[in-house]
Amino acid sequence: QFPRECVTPEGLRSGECCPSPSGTPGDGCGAATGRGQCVAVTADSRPHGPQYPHDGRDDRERWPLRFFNRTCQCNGNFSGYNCGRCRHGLAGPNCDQLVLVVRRNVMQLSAEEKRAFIQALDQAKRTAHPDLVVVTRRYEDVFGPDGSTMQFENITIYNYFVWSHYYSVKKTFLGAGQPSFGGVDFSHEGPGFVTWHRYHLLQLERDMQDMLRDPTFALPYWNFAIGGSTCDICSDDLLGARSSFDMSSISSNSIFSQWRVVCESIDDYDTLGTVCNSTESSPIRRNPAGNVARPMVQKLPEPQDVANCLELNAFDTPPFYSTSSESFRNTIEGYSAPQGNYDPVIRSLHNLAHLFLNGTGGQTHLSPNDPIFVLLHTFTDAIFDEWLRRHRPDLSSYPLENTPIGHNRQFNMVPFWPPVTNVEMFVSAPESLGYSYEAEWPAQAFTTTEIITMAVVAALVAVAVLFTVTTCVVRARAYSNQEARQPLLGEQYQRYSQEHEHEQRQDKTQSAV
Ligand SMILES: O=C(O)c1cc2cc(O)c(O)cc2[nH]1
Repeated sequence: QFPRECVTPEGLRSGECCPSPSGTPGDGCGAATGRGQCVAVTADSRPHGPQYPHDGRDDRERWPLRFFNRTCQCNGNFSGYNCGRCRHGLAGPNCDQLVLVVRRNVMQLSAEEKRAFIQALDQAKRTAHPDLVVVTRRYEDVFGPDGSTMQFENITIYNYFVWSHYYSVKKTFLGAGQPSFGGVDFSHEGPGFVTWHRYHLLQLERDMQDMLRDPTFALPYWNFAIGGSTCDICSDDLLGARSSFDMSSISSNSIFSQWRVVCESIDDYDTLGTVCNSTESSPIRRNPAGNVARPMVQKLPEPQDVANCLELNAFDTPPFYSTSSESFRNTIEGYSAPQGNYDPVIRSLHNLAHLFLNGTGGQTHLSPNDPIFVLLHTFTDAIFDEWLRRHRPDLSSYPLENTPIGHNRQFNMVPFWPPVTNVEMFVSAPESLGYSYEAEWPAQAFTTTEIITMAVVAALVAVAVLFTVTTCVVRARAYSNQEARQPLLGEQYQRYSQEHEHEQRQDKTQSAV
């Protein structure tokens, strides 16, 4: 959300958030060293789709203009809220050294690498975010009851990751006593699903690199497309086994049994018009494959589902929503069948993996509280990156307007700061964002039409071969019959001609006599 130094009453009233990387007054955005300058925020004003009919009622519209209208614009390879750091994929004092971190399959990490990753997550759950604070009220209440008690809170690195997801999916408050509007989602059910979650992960990865002072730290992924009803990463050396005492709890041998969730009280937020804060409440709930009421979500996606969705050519299709058909985005998100056809009863791929977890990880306002979320989304992002590699789409493949609110190509993603648009994440990760995936992708199985075509071709070839062989055999037989008869005929002919010659010679002799 916002840098701590910007959320003072004066800062918010001025609408300007241009801190200095050196802390020197007058050096906003590191202007003195040529790093950047303070400029007006650009916020997309193209029309959004018809799903959201409450324009003007939500702080997240035309993000982040309700809070700030001036921000740092960084030069060249510099980046960050004060231009004090490098763009993703670059490092060094001048941000001119290329860096590439490799995200790997969590199951293929060594025991020591697994331990270090779990330990790093736990440290992120306990370490205050060094720069950012979160808002705990709507803008109209943000100056507090006395007009100067700012309604922002410190939050830990991991809880910020959870909070930002909650803030992007929360309902629109329409007033006390009125039901909040739930048909709004700034990070799901639209083309921004893949770009939003990509940036969400990048931010966590960067925060953890800083926390660990290890620029090579990379988030691993969970290949959830393994079919069956076993959560293979739910073991105590990874994300926590099932408790022996409670089907929906995590084993006490796992550090995650001690984690407590944030953003649980959505009914309170939605009726009081407040916003989730940094308060932790209940333990994580998880019961993989245990949703007896929905047998369809008791099994993980199949490898073939990934192969099928990677074949889809269109990034997204009208209405750019959870009802889109033949859309790669709606298919990887999991509202369409893996082959791309939209079916309201289907849950596949990413959605299916969430629902399979059957607990904290299956509810949008809470799901990142279960750290499986991180690994589930790195895998989803790996599929997105593989799709970009295979299809090499033009930026214009990402819809410019009429997508659900928040999802237009140039819309700043909510609630990130400094402003970052969807299209900035619609790029190849190894080429532009400084990370890559070590992954193997399942081969495409043949479609029914392809199988029928191949069977017909095979049958035609077989007929042709049979015909050729038969013809050859018949000819060979005929030839060998001919060969067999010819010496007889020849002999006969020879004998006949010799006899005939002999007779003729005798005739001649007799007539001479
Ligand atoms: O019901 C769904 O399809 C569903 C649940 C769920 C939870 C979550 O955190 C998501 O990010 C997506 C999602 N979809």
